[in-house]
Amino acid sequence: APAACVAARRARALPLRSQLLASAARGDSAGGGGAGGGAVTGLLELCKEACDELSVLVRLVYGGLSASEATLKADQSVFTIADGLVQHLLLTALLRDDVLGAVVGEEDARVNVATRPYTVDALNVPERLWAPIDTARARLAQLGARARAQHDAGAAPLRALTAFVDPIDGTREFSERLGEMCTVCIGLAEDGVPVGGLVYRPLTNPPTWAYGCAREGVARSRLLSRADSLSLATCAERPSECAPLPDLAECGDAPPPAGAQGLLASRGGVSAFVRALGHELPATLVRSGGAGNKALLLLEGAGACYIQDRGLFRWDTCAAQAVLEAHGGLLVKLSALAARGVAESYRYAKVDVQLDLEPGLARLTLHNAADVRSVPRSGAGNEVRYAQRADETKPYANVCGVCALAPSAAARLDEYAAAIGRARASHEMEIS
Ligand SMILES: O=P(O)(O)O[C@H]1[C@H](O)[C@@H](O)[C@H](OP(=O)(O)O)[C@@H](OP(=O)(O)O)[C@H]1O
Ligand SMILES: [Mg+2]
Repeated sequence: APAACVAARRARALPLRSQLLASAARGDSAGGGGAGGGAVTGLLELCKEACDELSVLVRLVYGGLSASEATLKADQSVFTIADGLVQHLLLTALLRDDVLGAVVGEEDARVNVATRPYTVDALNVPERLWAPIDTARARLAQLGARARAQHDAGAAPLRALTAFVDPIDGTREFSERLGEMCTVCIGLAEDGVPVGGLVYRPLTNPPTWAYGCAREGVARSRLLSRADSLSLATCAERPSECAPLPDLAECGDAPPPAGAQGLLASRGGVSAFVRALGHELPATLVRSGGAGNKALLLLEGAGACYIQDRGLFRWDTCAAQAVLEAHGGLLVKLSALAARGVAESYRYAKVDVQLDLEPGLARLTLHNAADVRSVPRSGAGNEVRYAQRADETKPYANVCGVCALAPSAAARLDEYAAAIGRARASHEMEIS
């Protein structure tokens, strides 16, 4: 049903959609400013060009994706050859750790695109992709050479940067034919702080993206109109392929007043706390896939706030945070906002052990636990176990939850903190 829904929506919506996109495409940077830039911006420009190139390949993979090109990872999340190929091409050609200080990627697949037949772990890459992979690799190598030239000239202090890469954020959506919700996320951190980022949707037509570096005064984007953004955000929530745009009020018995701003949340489970927050703000609940996509939805006005109390990783949020901050928004730990009303960032560094554990706060899950044997079996009396030590969680799990605000809402951080406080007074946050 979701695939049919999206196909039908595309067929109906294309004329208006392409008009809007064409008008957005006429001016890159439509949603942002900043003519200047420095070392970080220079690298982000190369990353954006790399994504332009990779989007061709991603589109080809997506167009013909078959079950034999995907598998499940140990934590039962989906992995496709697109995840492996995009990360491999980015890390071997452009974001090399002999140019940057360090690189952290979501995937650890073994990718062979040197000798045909090409493979990603045990998955065979279909022959129709071999030549496009070669093309992408050659183009990214040229971009990599430009990055290295910047580095060698000493003009660009790239060694200070750690890149966090999510090659396909929203792999579930990729595999469920909701590819417009997928993003390539490239975040750049320095001294643990996200300083630059690119969030890029390769499967909207044309691709949509935002990048920025606050300290270099750069915030550029090509985004969807608010109407198209809302349509994209909620397409999976439509009850049938013929339904009109859905009623976005999902807050239960008493829908928030007209004009209430959107609260972006997961397509997966939404906790009672998140629903209660919708009532407290008040806000309409807008459920959509992917952390990177939700950062772009905030910039597009589909929502004012994004709450996630479970299951993200640093590669999901590094780019999103930098991009939001460059555009005047923010992304912070939900826990610190809830407990102390303060905006506190996760620390982004290449590490072996979690840097941000708050003992007793995060539930151990198959997703975040360093050792899945520490996770209570589901159904076993609904037992919940909370992480007490940093080494009980995966190093890059965001175990403090996430709250992000659109540029238009950032000045109202206090109001959001107060509403979060009221919501958690009645419903426990389910941070994991
Ligand atoms: O696809 P990867 O790279 O693993 O990234 C995650 C996203 O960043 C999360 O935002 C997803 O949760 P939601 O899409 O439900 O917000 C999460 O979705 P899931 O828990 O439904 O699989 C993942 O898509
Ligand atoms: Mg992700």
